[in-house]
Amino acid sequence: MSESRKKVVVFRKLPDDLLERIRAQHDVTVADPRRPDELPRFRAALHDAQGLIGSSFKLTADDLASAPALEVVSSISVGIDNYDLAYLKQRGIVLCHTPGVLTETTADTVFALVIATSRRLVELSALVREGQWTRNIGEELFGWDVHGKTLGVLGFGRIGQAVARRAALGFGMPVLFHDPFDVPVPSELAGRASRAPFEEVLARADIVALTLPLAEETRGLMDADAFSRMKQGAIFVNGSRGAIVQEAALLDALDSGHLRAAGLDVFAVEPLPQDSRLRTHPKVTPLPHIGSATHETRRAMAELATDNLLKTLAGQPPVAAFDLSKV
Ligand SMILES: NC(=O)C1=CN([C@@H]2O[C@H](COP(=O)(O)OP(=O)(O)OC[C@H]3O[C@@H](n4cnc5c(N)ncnc54)[C@H](OP(=O)(O)O)[C@@H]3O)[C@@H](O)[C@H]2O)C=CC1
Ligand SMILES: O=CC(=O)O
Repeated sequence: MSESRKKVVVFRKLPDDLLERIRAQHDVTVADPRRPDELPRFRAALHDAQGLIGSSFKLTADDLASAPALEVVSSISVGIDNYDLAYLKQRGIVLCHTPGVLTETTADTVFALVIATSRRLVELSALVREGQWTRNIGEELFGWDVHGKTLGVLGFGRIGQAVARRAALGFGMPVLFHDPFDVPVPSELAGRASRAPFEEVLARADIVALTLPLAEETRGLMDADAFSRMKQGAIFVNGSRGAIVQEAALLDALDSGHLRAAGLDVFAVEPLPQDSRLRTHPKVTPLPHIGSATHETRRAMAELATDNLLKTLAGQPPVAAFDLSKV
């Protein structure tokens, strides 16, 4: 066996051919820590692992501490909120992720929620399915135009800009965005998108879309005060992370009639607990965290994560490492 073979733990399902690519170079343990029956094998495999590849599992500093030989964590996601960044930085472990390849698909999902909530698509489709379409619908079931409304984008990164392009270029929506980073307005959005302070985006937008990362500064950012600053009758859409939203405050804003509707792809606890009111609330369109969930995009993410893992283990620069120097 070659000296250069390393130990890799795959903690999320990978396509067979990509698993074989990794197996051709390294010794692989496949174990899904979200399954109680596989958790002990996952934890045992960490002890001599040099590489980890997977997603949707919170890797704590304790988990990482039990992997003294770890060189790289390759996340099959762009979001890196499941990892203890300070600890990874301190240990010099490379953190890789999958920016870019999921941008357009996730923006499609966010925009689908904009349309679904405004035009009440899920609710009205259910009415047909349930056999209640017995006469023309009345105005109590009418929707709200999307075209021409002002879209607020919180987090004007890759996905935020892709959502803004759909809104401005496809639906004639003026876009207001907030981002702490001094992102220039892309040329195709010149005259159609403008930067504004957080409070102004909330106060002026008809529809607010959340597309920023979960970090200590953004946790709970959308609280009762933020929702109260939104326009009466506005719509809130979240395509980033549930913990950025104080869900009880969102429910209050929906119950009081202050907000018209919410479209949510992500929740503070996932899968959404059965007793969560967000699951059945008539004004909420909930999705099971499907932002990037198409065959093409999930494949591209798995390929990029595999490339990142193999390159790093080979001592080469990965395609996409998260810059831990910012932490
Ligand atoms: N629903 C889903 O399935 C998916 C969800 N996501 C989520 O979307 C997030 C965004 O992804 P992506 O667009 O690729 O990431 P980017 O880093 O390109 O964009 C995020 C932007 O938000 C900015 N930002 C950070 N903090 C704030 C703040 N307090 N207020 C406003 N803007 C802020 C960032 O600025 P700076 O760079 O200065 O920090 C950055 O410009 C991911 O982190 C992930 O959590 C992603 C894919 C799929
Ligand atoms: O939520 C998905 C991601 O890629 O981040």
